Amino acid sequence: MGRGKGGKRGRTQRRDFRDGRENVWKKPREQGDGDGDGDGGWAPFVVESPAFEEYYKKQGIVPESEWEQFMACLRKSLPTTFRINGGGQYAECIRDQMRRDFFDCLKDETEIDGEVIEPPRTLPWYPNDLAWHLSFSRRQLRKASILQSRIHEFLKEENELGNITRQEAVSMVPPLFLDVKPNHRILDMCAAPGSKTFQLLEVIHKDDQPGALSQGMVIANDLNVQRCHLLIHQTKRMCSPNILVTNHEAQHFPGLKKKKLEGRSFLICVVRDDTGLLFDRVLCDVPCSGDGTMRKAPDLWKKWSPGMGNGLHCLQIQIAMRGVALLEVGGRMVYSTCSLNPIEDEAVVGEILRQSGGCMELLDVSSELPTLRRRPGLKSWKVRGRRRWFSSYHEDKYRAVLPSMFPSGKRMAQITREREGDMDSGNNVENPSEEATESEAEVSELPLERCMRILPHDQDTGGFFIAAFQKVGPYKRKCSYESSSSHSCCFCSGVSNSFSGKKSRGRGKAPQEAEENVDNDTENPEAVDNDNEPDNAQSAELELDSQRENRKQQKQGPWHGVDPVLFLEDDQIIRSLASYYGIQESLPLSGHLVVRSEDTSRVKRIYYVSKSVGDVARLNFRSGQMLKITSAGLKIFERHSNKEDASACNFRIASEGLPLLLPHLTKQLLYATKDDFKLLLSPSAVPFVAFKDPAFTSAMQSLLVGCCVVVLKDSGKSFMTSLKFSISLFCFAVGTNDVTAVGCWRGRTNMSLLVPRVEADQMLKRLFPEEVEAGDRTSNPVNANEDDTLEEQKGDEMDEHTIEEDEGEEKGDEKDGRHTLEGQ
Ligand SMILES: C[S@@+](CC[C@H](N)C(=O)[O-])C[C@H]1O[C@@H](n2cnc3c(N)ncnc32)[C@H](O)[C@@H]1O
Repeated sequence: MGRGKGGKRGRTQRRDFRDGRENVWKKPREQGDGDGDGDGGWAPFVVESPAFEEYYKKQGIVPESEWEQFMACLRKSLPTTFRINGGGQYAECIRDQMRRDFFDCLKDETEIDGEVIEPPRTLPWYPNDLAWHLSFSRRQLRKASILQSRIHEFLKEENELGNITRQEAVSMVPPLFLDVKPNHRILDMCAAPGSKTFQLLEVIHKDDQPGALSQGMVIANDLNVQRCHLLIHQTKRMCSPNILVTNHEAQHFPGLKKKKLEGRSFLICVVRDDTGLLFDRVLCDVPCSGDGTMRKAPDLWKKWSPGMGNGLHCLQIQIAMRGVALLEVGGRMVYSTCSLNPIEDEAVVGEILRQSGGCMELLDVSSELPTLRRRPGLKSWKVRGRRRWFSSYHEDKYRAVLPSMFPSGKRMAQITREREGDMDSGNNVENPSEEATESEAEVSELPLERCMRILPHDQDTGGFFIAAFQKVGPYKRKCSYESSSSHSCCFCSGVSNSFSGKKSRGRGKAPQEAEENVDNDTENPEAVDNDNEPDNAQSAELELDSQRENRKQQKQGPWHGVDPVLFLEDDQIIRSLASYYGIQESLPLSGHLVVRSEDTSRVKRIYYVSKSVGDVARLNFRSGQMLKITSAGLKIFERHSNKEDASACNFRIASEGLPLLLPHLTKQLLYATKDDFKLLLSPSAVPFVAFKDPAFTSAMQSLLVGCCVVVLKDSGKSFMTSLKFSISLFCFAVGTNDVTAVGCWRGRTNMSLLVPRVEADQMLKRLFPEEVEAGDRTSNPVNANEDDTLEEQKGDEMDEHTIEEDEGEEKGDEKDGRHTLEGQ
């Protein structure tokens, strides 16, 4: 966790992070508020789009009587919503304290600048009142000093400390319909930046008992490597050994079917290796045009075109069908988009049902989350080509749009047969008159009303679409309703090339089956290369172009340039860790410690993986290392050469690994009073003689020279009585006992902290607010009022993490230890 690791690479990555991630607390300079106040000297966004209005009026997603209300809501900026992280008593205590300390004083409506502001409220459909809605816009926050000083600061700090996650209300919904249980294996196919992954991990760990590990697991995947690192940073706050982050095209996510056995002892595997890797739950939160997010991304008004959705339709089907293949029979899959467009929503759901040939059932979840307002999915919609509308595939004589976009979703072969039939009967639908007569609108026979569309004006949110499926039988690639059509499952990817305005000769990749490891380069006779009406939206084009580029690299096979995940089998290291820290057998080490370098003498970091993640890593080896693993489990130890005692353990405890390790430690452990703990948090190393409690000093002197852990005495009890005292990144929940502890270095004559200065400062502020407030505020970035300061820090943390994860063992830096021991 060292910072200031500088170097060229660090700077570049820092910039990449800033560019790539959502800045949730700060208004980008080039943007207005979206609330039309135009402050800061920047012109407000134009929140008009005739194309958008024409499109959605025609689609009938909103009753005519509500149109004005819908549009007015879309033009307003989005309220602030957030979730309290974690579950159980810890999160509930934060909630109650937050209510008491911050929101009770705002129980009544407030008036700012003549505008009536609703008091903060919980989101009624989110379990245990753990999600909140604040109606203040940024402008209002700035103008109202009480809100500014209390709520805004509070949210910034809690977000920074990892206690809350700012998340759009509607984005919290899909994991709630996934019905996750703690023992589930879950695949989050398009996971970055990771807010939903975080929710999934919370459920996985919801019933964790002190010292016991959950059996579940989340594989969080994203195509974009930068966003994968953002995902790692987000989920690191959960301190979970049950997560694996991978970097694949979701539509080609490897099935890990055993390929060949390798002669290594740890390859004896009990995972379901006949079927490869299957999941109990799959979340398909696919890339989409995102027009449901216009309230927070008002630049979309200007860019919007129907082509954005049309261009992503195929990719969305492919990703979802890969999800179907990877789902266990009996398992649940949720498909979601933040788009209102039926082409990305109901049309994709319809195609999933058709392609899965009866193995997927669209669930009626109307009784789940009854207080969430939603609208039933559409049964009928129209398709917009570049030049005209189509009510039915009959009208599409140039094959300018895809059959799967229509409610009937008829296959090309069916269409051809029907057209031939029409020709034979003299009813010539191919009559090349310019204006095709408008057919009757198609109505889907599928139960698409079971899908859910959340409209912004229903509960002051963004727009969202969700469909929940259950797998009721094995997936066979051929669609039962039209098994004669060999290409029926895979024509999309070839066609999508025509949407990006590039010529393609109809070769497309089918979504893989779980049984396969190798991509199926399926001949696609019906892929259309049609220059007549290429509906090509720029954004979709870029998306597909970048994915094609990526696909070139995504040849299946062992990943080169990515360090493998290897089990640490060096008994000497394992024994030395266990004996130095007195790690009890309740935390098994063998088979749970992984490294990213084959040369154990050069191992810099050791990660802890749950049994479930370990099983996947073993299966990955058996199948020829198909998975491109960006991060596995939880960093638990870091190399730290002990110059004072060469025979001692060469690994210190990583701060994120401490919550996992602490309940099992019996050695190198100390308990400090509040006064001594405060002393320990000071910027420089503390001589033994400076500590006040003689028992603490003597216990300290009896420790071996090297890494140790200092626990704040009675920190569990104090949690219940004071929020300020207890909410902290370092104050983690172990069942119902919340403990404050830090990693330290016991030198020959002094003790120093093994956490970065900025984190120590945050902790000081949490534990001793009165003293810190009286001290130098400017030296403590948590107190700084400038958003920039916080963003700077956050960026650095991410940057640091990237280097660790990205550079692998060979390039891991020795400076890390020295830097964090700056006081020594
Ligand atoms: C809607 S966002 C996901 C949001 C995320 N589920 C969350 O809650 O934080 C879509 C994500 O899909 C990723 N993506 C785009 N194409 C992909 C593909 N072919 N395979 C996997 N991920 C993809 C993007 O990088 C982006 O991070």
